[in-house]
Amino acid sequence: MSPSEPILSVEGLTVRVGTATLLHDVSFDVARGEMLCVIGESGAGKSTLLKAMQGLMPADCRRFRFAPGGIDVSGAMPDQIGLPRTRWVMQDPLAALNPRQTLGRSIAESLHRHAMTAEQRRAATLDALAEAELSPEFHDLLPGQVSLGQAQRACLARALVAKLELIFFDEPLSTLDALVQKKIAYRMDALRRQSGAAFVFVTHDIGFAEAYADRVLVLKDGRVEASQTRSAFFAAPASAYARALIDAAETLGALRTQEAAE
Ligand SMILES: Nc1ncnc2c1ncn2[C@@H]1O[C@H](COP(=O)(O)OP(=O)(O)OP(=O)(O)O)[C@@H](O)[C@H]1O
Repeated sequence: MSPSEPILSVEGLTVRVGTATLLHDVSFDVARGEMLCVIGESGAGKSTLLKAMQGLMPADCRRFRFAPGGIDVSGAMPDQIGLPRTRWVMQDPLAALNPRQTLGRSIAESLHRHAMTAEQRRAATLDALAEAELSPEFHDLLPGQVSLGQAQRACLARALVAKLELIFFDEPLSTLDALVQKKIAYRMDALRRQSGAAFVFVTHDIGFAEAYADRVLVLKDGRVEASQTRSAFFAAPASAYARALIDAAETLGALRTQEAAE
């Protein structure tokens, strides 16, 4: 794969459970280093798409190409082990972290494939905490001893520390309050640019996509409604449904402003 080719290219992904088809012939590419936002209303198939990438759903795919540095698993859909050399940041950080393990230990585990001394591992873990704007004291705290926002920052540090090229996010900001959401979103974007990793980011938040996406993939009833660059999507969405999603977000924003004024 040349550097200009996508890190992940999925063509014709279909997921069936019993007689139900949850994803119909879904295709998308993720370019190296880009932020792909996957949006759509509840039940559209966003989590199913991520689960298929984790090997947790029975999926058929016409063409599947994934080739992060040094390995090439093109042709093989993820099995139960999931895509190698990727990381995941989930919605609920407390469910994602081992409650009996310090944040430092959870982050260090992400380095298990790296040949490092204990000191090097600790230094890399402290660097990752600092990148996620957590001070060294967080190294020895348990998930139950920190706020939700701090726990999600630790998950972000854990995903980034291994310096991999593709990270999946499943609504990682949705359990956090608005101010913390904003801060973490900004930090995440800065870290993405710095690390060069590509992010596949499932979100309900059109404002997030408008601020940070390079490309937008809209799903509806398990089908692709739009797959566009951010600027094309917001200037001329590919379908009436995609337009309605943007308009609904604007209406909600206006409602919020109106409420604040009252
Ligand atoms: N294991 C399953 N078996 C059968 N149907 C399923 C299964 N998992 C999900 N579904 C159905 O597939 C559809 C898509 O669900 P999915 O969770 O992917 O939506 P989503 O876009 O992530 O929604 P949300 O934003 O609410 O998380 C829904 O109608 C859901 O009920």
